[in-house]
Amino acid sequence: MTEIQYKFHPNKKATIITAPFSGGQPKGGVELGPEYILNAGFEKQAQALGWETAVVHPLANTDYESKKTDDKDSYGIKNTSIVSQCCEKIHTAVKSALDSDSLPITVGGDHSIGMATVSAALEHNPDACVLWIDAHADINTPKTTDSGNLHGCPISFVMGIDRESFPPEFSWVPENLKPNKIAYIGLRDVDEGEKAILKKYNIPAFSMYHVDKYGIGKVVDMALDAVNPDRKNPIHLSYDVDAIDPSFVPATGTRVEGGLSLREGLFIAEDVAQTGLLASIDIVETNPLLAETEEHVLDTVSAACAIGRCALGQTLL
Ligand SMILES: NC(=[NH2+])NCCC[C@H](N)C(=O)O
Ligand SMILES: [Mn+2]
Ligand SMILES: [Mn+2]
Repeated sequence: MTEIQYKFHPNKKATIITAPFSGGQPKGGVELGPEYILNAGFEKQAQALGWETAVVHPLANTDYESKKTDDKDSYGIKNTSIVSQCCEKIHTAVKSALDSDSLPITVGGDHSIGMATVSAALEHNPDACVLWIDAHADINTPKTTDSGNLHGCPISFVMGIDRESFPPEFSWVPENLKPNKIAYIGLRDVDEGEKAILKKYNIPAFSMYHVDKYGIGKVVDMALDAVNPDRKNPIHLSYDVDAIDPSFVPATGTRVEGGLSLREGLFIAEDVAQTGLLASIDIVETNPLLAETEEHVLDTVSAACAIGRCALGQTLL
């Protein structure tokens, strides 16, 4: 295979942005994701694929983890203040990477940071589209969420859905994502309120049913046809590792049976890379503390690294 030309990153510079944060959901351990992924050698792996890398830690010297609570506020959500502060820092880091022509690879941490990365990608280039790879739609609003966990809400903030239900802490979030600019792949655990939102806004969503019916190759084509029909706009790939079946990726906080095979999961990243349009990526929800065995940790961290490598151009031949 010939080497991929990255249209939006021709100089092949990448910035690994660590987001060691767990405040978007109640379980401890997901804040260790970036450390495990870096210790597994991810930066060197990126370099071996020809990328010039930097690593930045926008949450250094913060103490959000110790401020985490399990109580809902008057808006029905948890940890509003720390999620907002964390996301604002990640947002700034993603923008400054993009401004210096470097591809941001935000490594979580939980998926609440999607509000930061997606909105930054769209601020940088309003034509950008989003592929959200996940078992979950993460489009609850403070009004619809049952759990009150903000990792289930990032998309609604960036789309400005149920605006009146947002606490003022999130008023910094640019509402710059249009419903026809995001497509989902891998869905299989979508809340009733979220289903209503997906329907109302006609958001392209490919569940595991579609993956089984059409095959993953066709599903990625259909998702891109929906959000990037001329294949000319930048792609933000937001990858929640729980999209992949828990038999391959066990160490994550909201496991749902019946997911993507590891190959299907990696194919998505490979195929996005093949478009040459990848502009930014998130790899989130690796929680090493939820593993039952050492092997579970290894499987999950290896899969997270592999997603990153595939997106950065690793090919099988
Ligand atoms: N990023 C994730 N793993 N999100 C899981 C969200 C689960 C559920 N829909 C909720 O709102 O709480
Ligand atoms: Mn998920
Ligand atoms: Mn998610």
